Amino acid sequence: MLAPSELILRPNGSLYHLDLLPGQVAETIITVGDPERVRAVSDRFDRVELRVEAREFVTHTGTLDGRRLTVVSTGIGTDNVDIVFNELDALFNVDLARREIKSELTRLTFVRLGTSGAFQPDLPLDSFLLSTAALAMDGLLPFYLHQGSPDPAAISLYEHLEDAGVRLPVPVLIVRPDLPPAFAATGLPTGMTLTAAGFYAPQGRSIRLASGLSPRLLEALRTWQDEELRLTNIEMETAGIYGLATALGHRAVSLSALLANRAAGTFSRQPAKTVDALISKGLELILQDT
Ligand SMILES: O=P(O)(O)O[C@H]1O[C@H](CO)[C@@H](O)[C@H]1O
Ligand SMILES: O=c1cc[nH]c(=O)[nH]1
Repeated sequence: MLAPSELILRPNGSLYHLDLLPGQVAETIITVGDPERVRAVSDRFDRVELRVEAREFVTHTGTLDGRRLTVVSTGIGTDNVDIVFNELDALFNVDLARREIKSELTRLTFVRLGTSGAFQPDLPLDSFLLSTAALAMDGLLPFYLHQGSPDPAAISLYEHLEDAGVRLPVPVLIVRPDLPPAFAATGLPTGMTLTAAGFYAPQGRSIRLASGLSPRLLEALRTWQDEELRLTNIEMETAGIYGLATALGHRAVSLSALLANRAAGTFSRQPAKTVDALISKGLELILQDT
C-alpha cells in the first residue's frame, strides 16, 4: 500500500497537484507549457466535457472527430513534468482507493506541442521539429534512470566533447521515446533536443550574468553529429517527458515550433500564428494515430 505521504490525494480523492479524478482524462494526452495554450487547443475540440485548474496545471478533456483527447499544461520545466507524469500515470495505473498499483497497466500516448529555440543556423524560424531523442541537461532523469547502459549517441557526444577539450556541467544522458505510430514518419524535420534547466544561462544566454556554457562548448555541441542525429533545438521539457514516459511504458512525442534561432540571433515576428499552426499539425497527426 502506498502511504498517504507518498501518493497524496485531496479530500475528494483527486490527485494532489492536478486535482483530477479517475475517468476525467483521455488515454491520448497533449501537453503544453503555457496554460493559455490549453484553451487554444480545446477551442478546436467539438465538445469539451471537463475543465479543471490547479496552479499552473490546467486540464481540458473533450472530443475531436470522435476521438477523446485531454490537453494539460505542465508550466515550464522538467520539475513540473515530474509532477504531471507521475500523477497522470497514477490516475490510470494506481487504484487510488486501495492505494495499490494495478495489475493491468494502461499505456498512454503523450504529445507535447511546445516552443523551442533552433540551435542550428539552417533551421528556419517558425518551422516545426520532431524530437527523436533528447539530451537531458535539466537534472531530473538521474533520479529515475540510475541503471542500464548509456545510449550509443551519449558515448559519441561525450567523446566529441572530450576531443574538443570541453565538458558538460552534467553527465551526458540521452533518452529516446517510443513514438506513437503516426509520428514515426511525418516528413517533419527531426533531431535531438537539448532540454535545459532554465531559459537563460542554462541555454547559453547571457543578459547581465555570463553563462557557464562557453562559446567553445556551444560550438562543440553544434558540430556534433552521429549518423543522422545532431543537436537541433533547445527547450525545457522534452527529456523529462521522454525519460519518464518510456520508463513508465507510455508512448511520447515532442513537437516544437522554432520561435528563436540561437545560431542566427533571431526571433519570430509571428509567434502566436506559428503556435496556432503547430496545434493544427499536432491535432492532424493525432487523428491519424491508431
Ligand atoms: O512553449 P512551451 O511549451 O512552454 O515550451 C518552451 O517555452 C518555455 C520557455 O519560454 C519552456 O517551457 C520551453 O520548453
Ligand atoms: O529559445 C527558446 C525558445 C523557446 N523556448 C525555449 O526554452 N528556448
